[in-house]
Amino acid sequence: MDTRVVEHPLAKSRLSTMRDARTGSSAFRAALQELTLMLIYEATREAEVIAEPIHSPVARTNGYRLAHPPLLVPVLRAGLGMADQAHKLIPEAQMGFVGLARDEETLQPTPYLESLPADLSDRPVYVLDPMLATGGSMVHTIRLLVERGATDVTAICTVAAPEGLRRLDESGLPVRVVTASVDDRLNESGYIVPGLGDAGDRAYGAV
Ligand SMILES: O=P(O)(O)OC[C@H]1O[C@H](OP(=O)(O)OP(=O)(O)O)[C@H](O)[C@@H]1O
Ligand SMILES: O=c1cc[nH]c(=O)[nH]1
Ligand SMILES: [Mg+2]
Repeated sequence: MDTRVVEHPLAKSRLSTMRDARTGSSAFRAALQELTLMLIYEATREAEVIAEPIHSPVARTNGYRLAHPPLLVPVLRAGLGMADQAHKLIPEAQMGFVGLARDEETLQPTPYLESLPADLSDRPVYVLDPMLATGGSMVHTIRLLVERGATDVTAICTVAAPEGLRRLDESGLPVRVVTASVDDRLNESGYIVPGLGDAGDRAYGAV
């Protein structure tokens, strides 16, 4: 599985702000947005473009636009913190939504929202979720996409655990990962170590 770790100094700086337990909700959301910008920028680096003639005030030249605007799919709640920034960078993208809550005992994702286009064939999909821990939530989401014909899925995560990456790889699903860090491991409660805690709670408050 293709896994790209964005090692840029500014990405490291924003991720450090998110990891820091002293960072409050507002600053956490701001850092998540800024890091999302960098992750999307890297994720689209090789995206196919269509050239079309345009006129600058000085001369005729080529303009470019994305050949295949993606579907963006934030996984609620935490992925919502990435959605607006990703949409600003790719305004021509469409957005779908998946809502999942991980059971704290079993670590299994419980679905509560699914709002996706029926046909995703020939359309790249970017799944937005800050945390890839056991990988259960991401596998669940990508299965929903593949059922609708998706063959080109990118998981955009701020932090990934080796266990989640292994699970995604072994799933055989058509996915690549763009992340700012592959952390050390999961702890006995299924949290990423060192991680940043519960991303949804840090961005929006505990539920
Ligand atoms: O890889 P996994 O083990 O499935 O864990 C990762 C999931 O856990 C978090 O969501 P959570 O269930 O806490 O929901 P929330 O965003 O509403 O807090 C996170 O945003 C992922 O969706
Ligand atoms: O460390 C973790 C693991 C799952 N979900 C989170 O928000 N954080
Ligand atoms: Mg949470």
